[in-house]
Amino acid sequence: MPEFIISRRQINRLMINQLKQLRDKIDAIDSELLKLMSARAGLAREIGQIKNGMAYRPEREAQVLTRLCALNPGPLANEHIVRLFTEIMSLCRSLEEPMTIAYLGPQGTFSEEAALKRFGGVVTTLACNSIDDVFRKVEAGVAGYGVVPVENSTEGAVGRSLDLLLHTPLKVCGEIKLPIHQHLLALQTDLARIKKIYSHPQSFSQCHEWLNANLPHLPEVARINAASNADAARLAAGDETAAAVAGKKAGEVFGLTICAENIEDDPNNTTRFLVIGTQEVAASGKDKTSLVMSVKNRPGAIHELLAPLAEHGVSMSRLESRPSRASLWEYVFFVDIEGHQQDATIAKALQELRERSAFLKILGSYPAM
Ligand SMILES: C=C(O[C@@H]1C=C(C(=O)O)C=C[C@H]1O)C(=O)O
Repeated sequence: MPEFIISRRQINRLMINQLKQLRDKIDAIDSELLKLMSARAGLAREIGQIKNGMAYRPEREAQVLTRLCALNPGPLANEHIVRLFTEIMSLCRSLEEPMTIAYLGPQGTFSEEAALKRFGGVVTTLACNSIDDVFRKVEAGVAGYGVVPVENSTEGAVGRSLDLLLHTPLKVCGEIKLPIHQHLLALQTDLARIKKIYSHPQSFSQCHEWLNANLPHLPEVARINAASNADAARLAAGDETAAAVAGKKAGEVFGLTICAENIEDDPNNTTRFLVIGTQEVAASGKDKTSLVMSVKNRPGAIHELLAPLAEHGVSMSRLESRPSRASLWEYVFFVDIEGHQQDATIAKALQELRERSAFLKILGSYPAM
């Protein structure tokens, strides 16, 4: 049998040829993508002229993403398709109208990450120094939309956001669920040298067990509260013996190294954010409605109040009570239901709720994401 001996140089040449053929194919596809993308952008601009105002349509963007995920042939995961097309829509939207998004800053917070996750990178972001300030900026029209945290899977409700929602004329236009990963960040990686840790109180409690187990030489007093995770990272960047518990982005902004990754006690730790704006969002086909209401304080009141939801077969995905602040031991209830306020059944259930409650405010209907 004849023997074929292929030299290393021949193998290299074969590989180079194969690479070139594949790269030529990618180039051809990129040319097509460029043409298609430009055509898409042109159409978006035309749509912008017809719509005249309010470029951002959350219900339409949700439908675009849902449709593409259902069509996705792989190998890209749906999560990647969502990221890719969120950026494409962000670019197309920017041709219609530039957008400013206010978020709870400073730069590097999870709120910023949530804002970019929903709006893509082609927006101007405006870091605010409090949740109040995010509301104020949107109410004053300085920003078109705002992004505020509303609840965390480990820590529960963000009270300030709920209190502000009660009084604002703004609408809830969307929700963003962001998996929260906390890291121990410092200028150096020797844990024994760390004398103090900065973080936001919420983040400290999300990593309580990890900190106790892995930094036993540090008493709890060495945990110093910061205004935000990003602020904690800023403080740790000024001190070799300090560390911060914060997200990756905050560490990058302030030049910190990751000493330990994913130190949150619950690996499914997730924060839910709300998008607030002046827009009444149309139905997408898979929506949620948020409302807040109160009842007179008497036995069985809350049960009676919620009965219309059960009678109309409306699912409630969240019920949160907050002191009303109007009088002692009076509460307001924040309720999320499945469906859009314009759906016939939801409208009927809401009407009955309104009749039974002392106060009811619909915060908004928006795509369930
Ligand atoms: C093109 C539109 O405007 C915006 C951009 C979208 C897109 O790029 O697909 C979708 C919805 C809007 O936020 C539209 O309203 O259809």
